[in-house]
Amino acid sequence: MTDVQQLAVLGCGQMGIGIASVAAIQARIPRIVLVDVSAKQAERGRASLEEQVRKAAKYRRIEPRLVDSILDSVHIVHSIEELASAHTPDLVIEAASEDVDVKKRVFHALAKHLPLRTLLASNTSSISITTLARAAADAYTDPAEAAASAARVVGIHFFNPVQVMRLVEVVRALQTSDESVQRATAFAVACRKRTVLCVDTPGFIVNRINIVAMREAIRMAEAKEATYEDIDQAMMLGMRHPMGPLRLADFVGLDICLHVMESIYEATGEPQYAPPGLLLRMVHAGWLGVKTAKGFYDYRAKA
Ligand SMILES: NC(=O)c1ccc[n+]([C@@H]2O[C@H](COP(=O)([O-])OP(=O)(O)OC[C@H]3O[C@@H](n4cnc5c(N)ncnc54)[C@H](O)[C@@H]3O)[C@@H](O)[C@H]2O)c1
Repeated sequence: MTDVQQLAVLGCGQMGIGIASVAAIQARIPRIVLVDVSAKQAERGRASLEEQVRKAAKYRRIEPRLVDSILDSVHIVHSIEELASAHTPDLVIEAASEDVDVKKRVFHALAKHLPLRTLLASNTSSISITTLARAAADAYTDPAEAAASAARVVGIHFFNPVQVMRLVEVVRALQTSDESVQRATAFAVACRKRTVLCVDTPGFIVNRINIVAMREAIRMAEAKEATYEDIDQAMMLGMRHPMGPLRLADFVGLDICLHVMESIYEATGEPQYAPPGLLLRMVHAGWLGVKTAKGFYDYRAKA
């Protein structure tokens, strides 16, 4: 059972709002605080969360009479200082932009302003949890407090779209305590997710393995060894993947795929993660997949 009565989600993008939705609808966390530096993003996030809650009521995943109380339990703040002065979250899940300097600053500030019992989690796909735990430690001068602050940092990696994907990777940094792993796991289970546990290794489990297949698919396409369609069909029908690797890359965003590949390559030095030239050129051209209506496939007709 989760001990989380108050959850703060920092970053109201697609992932942050997805996480807030499952926390509200599946885990029924009594108080949810949305934190975003952008007032526009926070309001857009609240509207999207409301839509998810109303949809859940419509399809009877929650009782319709609960809609108002769930929506009333959602609060918005625009800074960590405001969060700490008005609320007492048991867990903060950071889902801010994928930028190591932003995240280090966030973890330092969270650690400084929130009591040591507050679990601090990141939803990052590629940034080291160990580095973020270090930022949380650096908020304290006393060595015992610094160690305790680092020990409460953990990775809780949801997948996109959060409402649909069943997996959560719980990621343990070198400094993370057993208790933090248990609390993170219990929260994810309350959100009705299946959890897997790994140490803080580049790409965690899913991206580490999947990015190799994606890279091979792009290399084959670049060498014109098979068409895009045949590469995707082969993996769908031969491996029972719901989507082929090239179309999946379009959906994830080619810039994100490139970023993940580069970060795993940089961390491991292993050539199987080196980004293929075709991927680099497509990103330079601004062909980022579904979000720009052009990637390996053309989405302009549907845009
Ligand atoms: N998009 C995906 O498919 C996916 C999947 C799994 C994990 N992730 C990870 O989830 C995180 C968020 O991804 P996203 O796609 O939702 O990002 P996004 O860029 O859509 O949203 C990020 C949000 O964070 C806000 N933000 C930025 N700096 C902030 C700060 N200092 N304080 C408060 N808010 C801040 C921005 O205003 C924005 O609303 C990233 O770490 C990403 O790696 C993304």
